[in-house]
Amino acid sequence: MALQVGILGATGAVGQRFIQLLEDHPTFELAAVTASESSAGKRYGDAAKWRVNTPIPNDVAEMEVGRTDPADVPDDIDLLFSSLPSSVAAEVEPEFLEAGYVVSSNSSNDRMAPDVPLTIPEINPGHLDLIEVQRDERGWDGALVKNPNCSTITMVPTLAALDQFGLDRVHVTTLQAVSGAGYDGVTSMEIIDNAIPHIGGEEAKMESESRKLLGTFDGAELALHDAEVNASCNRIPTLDGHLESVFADLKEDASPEDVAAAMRDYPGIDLPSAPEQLIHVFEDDFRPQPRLDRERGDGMQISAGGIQATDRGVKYNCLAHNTIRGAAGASVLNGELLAEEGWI
Ligand SMILES: NC(=O)C1=CN([C@@H]2O[C@H](COP(=O)(O)OP(=O)(O)OC[C@H]3O[C@@H](n4cnc5c(N)ncnc54)[C@H](OP(=O)(O)O)[C@@H]3O)[C@@H](O)[C@H]2O)C=CC1
Ligand SMILES: N[C@@H](CC(=O)OP(=O)(O)O)C(=O)O
Repeated sequence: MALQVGILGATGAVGQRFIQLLEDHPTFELAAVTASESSAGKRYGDAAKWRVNTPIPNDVAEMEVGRTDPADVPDDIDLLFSSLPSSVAAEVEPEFLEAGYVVSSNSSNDRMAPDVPLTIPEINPGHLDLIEVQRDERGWDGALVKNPNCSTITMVPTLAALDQFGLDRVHVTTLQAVSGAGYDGVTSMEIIDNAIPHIGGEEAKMESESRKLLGTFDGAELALHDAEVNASCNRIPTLDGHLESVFADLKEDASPEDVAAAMRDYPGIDLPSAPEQLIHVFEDDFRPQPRLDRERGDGMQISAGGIQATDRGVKYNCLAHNTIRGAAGASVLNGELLAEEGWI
């Protein structure tokens, strides 16, 4: 039987991606959509300024938008996806958790909280057991799981593959698409014929979230990975797809061929939205490119290329679709993991 799901912040850019990804989902059935007070009570098709590249599903267009309040969401919802602004999510997500809902959230609040699993199903599925710690400490009946920031999720699978050679230090420079800032984030006058060498808060997120994702959980506490991570984040005029140049210092010798094989062979996971192969490695040094490669694996595959030796390890480029693998797709995959592991 299908699991009933809802979306908090369903009218926004990420909320619309959720709707797109949940259309025809094999196990999840969309049963509730919420947004701000100004959208509540309206027909979804009237409240949302639909901007996703597939038509709005007819049944969703006819749904009534609810208030983002546990009292306004049906009790029989099995799982809520959250794509609220993080300041709003920080206030309302705890209310849903206290009310017993399970929430798979894309918002950045609480990602680094010691009792909140920050999960990429292929990388650290075992961290989901932090939910037990979370329930003990917070007294919640529900459960909160987060997916990482879109730039972090682009790089971390490649670092996980490298860790068999002893990941020591990482320097990463990003070239991030405008969709990451949302529709109103960067004006066309700011970004056309330009690049902006700063994205507020992004560097600190990459530096901390990556160490949590690669960390170890002993059943009681999560220890961060001890690698040093330094990030420099830049906005460029691509629409979707974050491209990143990574320099990784390794404790053990590894040739570019060893690194390519480790990335190619990194295991995937058997979940409906997961790509068959997690990391595609290009032989062509001109790839990956945002426009050509962001849709690989329905937007869920990570691409890498240009792997070369350095004095201390390797350098390479990697890419992922920032609003699919980096946002809504990541939350849906976490939801699928919650279902697979029996949390919902
Ligand atoms: N844009 C992107 O590509 C990415 C975004 N993110 C993160 O995802 C989250 C959502 O981003 P995005 O979709 O771009 O944001 P949007 O501004 O496009 O959408 C925000 C959503 O939250 C709702 N909302 C706003 N304020 C309130 C409130 N006070 N109470 C209830 N609902 C409210 C909005 O409803 P209404 O329409 O009624 O205003 C809308 O549905 C953010 O945390 C963002 O940082 C992460 C990765 C990528
Ligand atoms: N900051 C990211 C998108 C984003 O909203 O990230 P987060 O999920 O950490 O809030 C970008 O600009 O591309």
